[in-house]
Amino acid sequence: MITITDLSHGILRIPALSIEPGITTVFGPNGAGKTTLLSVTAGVILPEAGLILIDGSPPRSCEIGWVSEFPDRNILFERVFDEIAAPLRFRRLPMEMIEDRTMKIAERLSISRLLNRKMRTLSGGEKVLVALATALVTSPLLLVIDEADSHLDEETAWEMQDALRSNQPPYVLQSSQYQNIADVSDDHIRIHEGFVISRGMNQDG
Ligand SMILES: Nc1ncnc2c1ncn2[C@@H]1O[C@H](COP(=O)(O)OP(=O)(O)OP(=O)(O)O)[C@@H](O)[C@H]1O
Repeated sequence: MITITDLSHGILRIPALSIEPGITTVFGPNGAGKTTLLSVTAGVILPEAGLILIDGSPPRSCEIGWVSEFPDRNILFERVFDEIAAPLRFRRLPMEMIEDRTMKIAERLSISRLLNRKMRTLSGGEKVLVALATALVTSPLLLVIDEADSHLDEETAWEMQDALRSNQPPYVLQSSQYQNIADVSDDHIRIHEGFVISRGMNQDG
């Protein structure tokens, strides 16, 4: 379980929040604090006050994948294969392991055909799937997706959800502009002006 206790950071004020494994969608108007909540939960920023634990460990001790709102801006390499393999290369894993894991995640996301393409030639939706593969290749405990679907048409956004469902890490925390995507998540958290105003957990959750 992810537990958030006495969190205060910028606009965010969350006395207590727990998130079960599964896909959780964070909802709220512009400026509500969605990205801030995702960032502190992922350990990208340390909260001004409060405690966040993921299965009992602080976020910075956990393997975390991040797909940003603008995957285009975070591209490091020219070739798709190298982009997806990058997190493994940074960890200096053996070459065979890097190849194997990169091919497997591409296969699981049905993007093997893109592996030899140049990143700049991909469509917006394909770039998001590559960003998803790059975030998943290290088998993270938590995958964070910050409005990566906000520049996708709804059909492509659903494709991303399908890819996510079938390659799901233990925890997925995403913000999305599509209400019906939140509705099919395991849980959703609605925030407004930094406060959690409702939860949409399944009745038996
Ligand atoms: N580094 C920062 N310094 C000061 N204010 C910030 C900083 N980051 C975010 N904010 C402010 O905190 C509030 C919440 O921002 P946040 O990006 O978390 O909202 P959001 O719900 O993700 O919004 P959007 O849907 O527009 O992306 C906003 O008013 C924003 O201007």
